[in-house]
Amino acid sequence: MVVTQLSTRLRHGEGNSTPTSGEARIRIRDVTLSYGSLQIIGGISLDIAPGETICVIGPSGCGKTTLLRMLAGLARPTSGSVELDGSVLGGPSRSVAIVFQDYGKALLPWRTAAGNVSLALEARGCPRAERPAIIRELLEKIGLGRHADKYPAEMSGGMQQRLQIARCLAQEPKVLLMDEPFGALDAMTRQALQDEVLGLVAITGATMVFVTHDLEEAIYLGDRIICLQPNPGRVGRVVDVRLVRPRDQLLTREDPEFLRLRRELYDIIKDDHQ
Ligand SMILES: Nc1ncnc2c1ncn2[C@@H]1O[C@H](COP(=O)(O)OP(=O)(O)OP(=O)(O)O)[C@@H](O)[C@H]1O
Repeated sequence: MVVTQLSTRLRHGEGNSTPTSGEARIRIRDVTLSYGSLQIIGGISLDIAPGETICVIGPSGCGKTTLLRMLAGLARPTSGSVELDGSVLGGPSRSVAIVFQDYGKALLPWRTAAGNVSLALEARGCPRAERPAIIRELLEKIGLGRHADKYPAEMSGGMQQRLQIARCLAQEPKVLLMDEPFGALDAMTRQALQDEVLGLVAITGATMVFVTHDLEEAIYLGDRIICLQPNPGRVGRVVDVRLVRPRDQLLTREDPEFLRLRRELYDIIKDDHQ
């Protein structure tokens, strides 16, 4: 019942992570971005379908975070445009949520877990009376049901990152942007959160753009992997991932196709470094 309510509220009608060839949720058109005379992004075009999960990999400094900031409306392209559902994104939108690696800075230390999630509900004008049930449901879904009254400082890194994700989902985003969200976490927590995020994306039908340095994480999560090349940042190879969903930490990673993709990405990255 609880999950049904969540999925009903959060779903946007496009079904779960099945890319379609119809209208793009995000359309990136010939985007460049320069800081002064330094060109950081050098002409990126990409369509991302509703419900699709795109993973972005590439060498340090190639512009992954900058690209994500443009998709969030936090950085303005020098030329070209980013469209969300056919409208040019002019700035931050409630339809787009971003999860940062640095969960410590993203959370308000003086608010409890429930208070931090409430922040997103307050921002979208959710009636006060409805908030406790939604907060409870989201915290339960992300495995923090028993920690609603804890402050961020009383929580582990994995719990804080879960909380940041719960807060973003409270925003009911159509697009979830993740900037190396699990980079600072241990392997087991990381795998658990990968599965939780995939589950939530499947329930809500959200479109996800996920930046990672971890090739296996990109394959495990993605429908497509965009390999960015540096100086200036541009799309190199695009790799389709046709592994079945739901994915499974053991079976998916043992799948011969997973191993083939890992080899392919490894070779691409190696070539880009030469
Ligand atoms: N506000 C800014 N002013 C000037 N240069 C910037 C600014 N933000 C980023 N850059 C530069 O843009 C380039 C791309 O940075 P970005 O953080 O997008 O790369 P990245 O691929 O995410 O790197 P990493 O993998 O190390 O996180 C870097 O050379 C960085 O120094």
